[in-house]
Amino acid sequence: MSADKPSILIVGAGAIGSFYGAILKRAGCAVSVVLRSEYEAVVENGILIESDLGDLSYRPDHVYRDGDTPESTPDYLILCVKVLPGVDRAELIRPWMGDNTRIVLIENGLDIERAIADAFPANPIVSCLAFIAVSRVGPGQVHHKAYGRLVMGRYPEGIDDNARDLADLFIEGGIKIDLTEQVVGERWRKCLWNTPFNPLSVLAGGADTATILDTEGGEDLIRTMTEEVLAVAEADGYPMSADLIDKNIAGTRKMPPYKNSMALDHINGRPIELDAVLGNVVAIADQHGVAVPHLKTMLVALRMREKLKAAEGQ
Ligand SMILES: NC(=O)C1=CN([C@@H]2O[C@H](COP(=O)(O)OP(=O)(O)OC[C@H]3O[C@@H](n4cnc5c(N)ncnc54)[C@H](OP(=O)(O)O)[C@@H]3O)[C@@H](O)[C@H]2O)C=CC1
Ligand SMILES: CC(C)(CO)C(=O)C(=O)O
Repeated sequence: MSADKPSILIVGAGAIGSFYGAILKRAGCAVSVVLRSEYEAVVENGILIESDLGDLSYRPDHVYRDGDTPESTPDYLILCVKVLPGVDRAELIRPWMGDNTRIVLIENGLDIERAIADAFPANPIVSCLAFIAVSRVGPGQVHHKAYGRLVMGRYPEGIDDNARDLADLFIEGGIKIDLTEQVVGERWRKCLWNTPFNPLSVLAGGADTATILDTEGGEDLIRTMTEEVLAVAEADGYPMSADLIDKNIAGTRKMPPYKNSMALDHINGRPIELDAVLGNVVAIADQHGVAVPHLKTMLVALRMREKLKAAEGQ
């Protein structure tokens, strides 16, 4: 650890937070974590990470429990909780924020920065998109299966020193980074994949990519829903080439059969990021008067399912 490196606090050190925390630890930063259910396990054993990148396991510099009082505020606060309707992410990070703390979001979905930007107008935001396959396999235990690239930029646009300095640290820790001037456009681009695939995998009971694409009519359904996302993005001012549909399908076929993060949440009985990944896209479609019948059908069906699940849990 080096005194000239920025201090890092990960709020929500699950699969993503633990992994990218390990990368920054490897780059020489002091990395602390805020945990909820896995607090005891991490205090006892640290964070254990199985990865082809080598031994990434580490003991965080401080392990806090949600609700603790911080000893100091961090240079970068990295928020990696799931984006869920019942979770006020701004209130979650408020106790840990200092005047000069930069906020980093490594979370899926569209329009997920706004609530944070409104709550902390004076703190810069670096918004990141993770292209990685990583999951929790036990309390404080993570399996990094593949990939790891981050696309990142200043929110709402541009590239500032906060993004550049953080990118350099991730690169030093061994991760490929693409800095972007248009992070919102990049969110749309990622949603081109996540918005059709993630919710459909849940509707299909936790299906992997091969099952989705190889079932009769599956690829056609994905193509139609991707076209709908493309039309909404264009109406919102983020046009993308229609070639991306073929590219996404071909790229997905090249990967080994893969269960996305929403499929894993479904299988593990956790809440799913339905609004962040699908509901916000449908809401923007409605604002612009773009018809998205397939996306809307999927959204309503999954809302019914979430409602039933909530009623069963009561
Ligand atoms: N996993 C992946 O491969 C990918 C994930 N993503 C995105 O990254 C984001 C994070 O996903 P992922 O890491 O997989 O999710 P996880 O469920 O593994 O991690 C979320 C973590 O947040 C914690 N948390 C929730 N609420 C609180 C709280 N109040 N205080 C402290 N900790 C809290 C959870 O703890 P608890 O156990 O108590 O609930 C959990 O440890 C999501 O937006 C996801 O879509 C993007 C690309 C790939
Ligand atoms: C793109 C992908 C599939 C992995 O990076 C993802 O975002 C997810 O699992 O939700």
